[in-house]
Amino acid sequence: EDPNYILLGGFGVGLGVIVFALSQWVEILLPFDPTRLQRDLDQNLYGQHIASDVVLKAVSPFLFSSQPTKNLVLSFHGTTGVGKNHVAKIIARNIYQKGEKSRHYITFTSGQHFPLKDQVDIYSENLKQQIGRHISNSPLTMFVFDEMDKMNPELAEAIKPFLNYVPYVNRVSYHRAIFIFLSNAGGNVIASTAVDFLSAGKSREEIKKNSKGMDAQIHQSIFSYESSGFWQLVDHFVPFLPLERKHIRQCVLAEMASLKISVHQHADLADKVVREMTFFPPEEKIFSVKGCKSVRLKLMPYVDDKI
Ligand SMILES: Nc1ncnc2c1ncn2[C@@H]1O[C@H](COP(=O)(O)OP(=O)(O)OP(=O)(O)O)[C@@H](O)[C@H]1O
Repeated sequence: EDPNYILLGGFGVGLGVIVFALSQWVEILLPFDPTRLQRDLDQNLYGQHIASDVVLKAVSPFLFSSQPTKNLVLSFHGTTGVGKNHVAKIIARNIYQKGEKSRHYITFTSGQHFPLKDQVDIYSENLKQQIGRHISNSPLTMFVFDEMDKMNPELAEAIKPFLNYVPYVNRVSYHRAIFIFLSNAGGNVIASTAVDFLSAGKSREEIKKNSKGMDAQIHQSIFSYESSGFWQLVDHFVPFLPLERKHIRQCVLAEMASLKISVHQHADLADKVVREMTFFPPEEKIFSVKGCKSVRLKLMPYVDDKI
C-alpha cells in the first residue's frame, strides 16, 4: 500500500466525521413559506378557524421580516386537548427542519419544570440563563411554556425582560425569538361562547375572536393574575374552540395513519373511539370534554396488527 493513499484515506474519513458532526450541530432553518404553513394548518388542524387565521397572520410577517422590531409573543387559550401544543409544533416544523425535535424548540411545563414553590428563586435564575443562552446560540428560538395558569408569578417576572423591547444583548438580536404561552385559562369562556352559538343554530365558523366579548373575557381571566404587566407584552391572544364529533373522528383517522393501523381492517374503529368519548353540555352533548387528548391511547391496543 502506498502510504500516501493511506494518509489521504485517513484525511478523507476525518473530514467526513467533521462534516457529519457539524451537520448535526448546525441545524438547517427552512426558508419560510407562508403557503406551506397555511396548507399545513388547513390539512392538519381541525376545527380551529380562528387560531389558524391568527397564527398565520402573526407568524408570516414576523418570519418574513429580516429585522423584526420585537419578538413574537403568542398566548393560546382553550380547554384540554384542542390543539394548543399541536399548533406550536406545526409552527416549529415550518421553521426548523427537525421540527419539534429541533434544539431550538424549547418547552417548559410548569408542573414538571417548576414544581416547588420554595425553589422559585433558583428556577428564575436558571430560566433567565437558559433563555439568554438559547437566544445567543440561535436568535430564532421558539420557547413554549405549557400550563401557564399554574406558573408562579415570579417566574413570569423572570421571563418579562425577554419579551420587552430590548433589541440586542451582547450583539445578539433578541427580537427574533418566538414565545408561546399555553393555558386553560379562558377555556370555559371560549367553550360557553361556542355552546351559545351552536345552540342558537349558528355555524361554528361564524364565531369570531371577539364574539360575545370572548376576547375581553379571556383578558379578564388572565389579567386577574398578579403579573398583569407580563400579559400586556403578549401580541396575540388566540382562542381554541372545543372540538365536535367530526373533529374527534378526524383526529382518530390521522392517528390511525400515523400508527399504521389499517382503516380497512378496522372500519368501525373511528366511530367506536368517538362513542367512547364524553361530550358536553350534558343535554346536547356537542363538544368533547377532553378534545382529542386520549385518542392515541385508545388506539394503542390496535397498533400491532399492521396492514
Ligand atoms: N384541533 C386539532 N386538530 C388536529 N389534531 C388535534 C387537535 N386538537 C388536538 N389534536 C391532537 O390531540 C393531541 C393532543 O392535543 P394537544 O396536546 O395539542 O392539546 P392541548 O390543547 O395542548 O391540551 P392541554 O391543555 O391539555 O395541554 C395532539 O397531539 C393532536 O394529535
